[in-house]
Amino acid sequence: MNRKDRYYTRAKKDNFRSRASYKLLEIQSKFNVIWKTDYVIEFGSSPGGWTQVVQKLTEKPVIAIDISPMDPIENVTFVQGNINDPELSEKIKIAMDSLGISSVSTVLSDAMIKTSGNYDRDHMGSYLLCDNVMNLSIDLLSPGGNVVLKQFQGDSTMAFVNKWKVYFNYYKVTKPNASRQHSREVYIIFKDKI
Ligand SMILES: C[S@@+](CC[C@H](N)C(=O)[O-])C[C@H]1O[C@@H](n2cnc3c(N)ncnc32)[C@H](O)[C@@H]1O
Repeated sequence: MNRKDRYYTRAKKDNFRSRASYKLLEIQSKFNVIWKTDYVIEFGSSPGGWTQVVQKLTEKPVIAIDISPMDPIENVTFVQGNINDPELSEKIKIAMDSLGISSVSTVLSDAMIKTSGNYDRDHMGSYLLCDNVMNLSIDLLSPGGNVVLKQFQGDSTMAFVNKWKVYFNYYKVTKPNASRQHSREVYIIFKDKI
């Protein structure tokens, strides 16, 4: 794997914590998922490349969540927790209460399990993570709200999209140029929650 590709080098130069920042920048320029006054919850945030982008796109505080620790970023409330843990929803509520909000405009998830090399197993692990993100988020999103989430593509990706698209007026499955071409990751965009 060539880690030092052009996005990696660019991220170093632009002071982004990861090359993943460019995927979110690309998604934002095509799909406009975050507006200046939006509250955003971000799952799978560590080390913080997306969080740095979000923090510049919105003037509101951001809630970032990861199973691993993350170095602080200004105006970001970090919650360390596991998406698959039923107790995470309570931690999110506490973070939202501390900001005085009961809903958010955008949910992002770049969360990904540690891949094993077994496509079916990695796809199912990713599917379950995405499903839990949607279960956690659907009640927290305000009408008109947007979701961006990464999934390791596989046989059930379209079933996943079909399951959740009914809550939104728009959906799209996309692969940013900044994604490594050989990678099986895709990003699912749901927009305009009904
Ligand atoms: C590709 S990295 C995210 C990179 C990040 N978007 C960035 O720009 O720096 C995937 C993240 O998902 C997190 N993750 C994996 N499984 C998780 C889980 N069950 N709950 C919360 N976070 C998880 C990992 O710890 C990892 O930090």
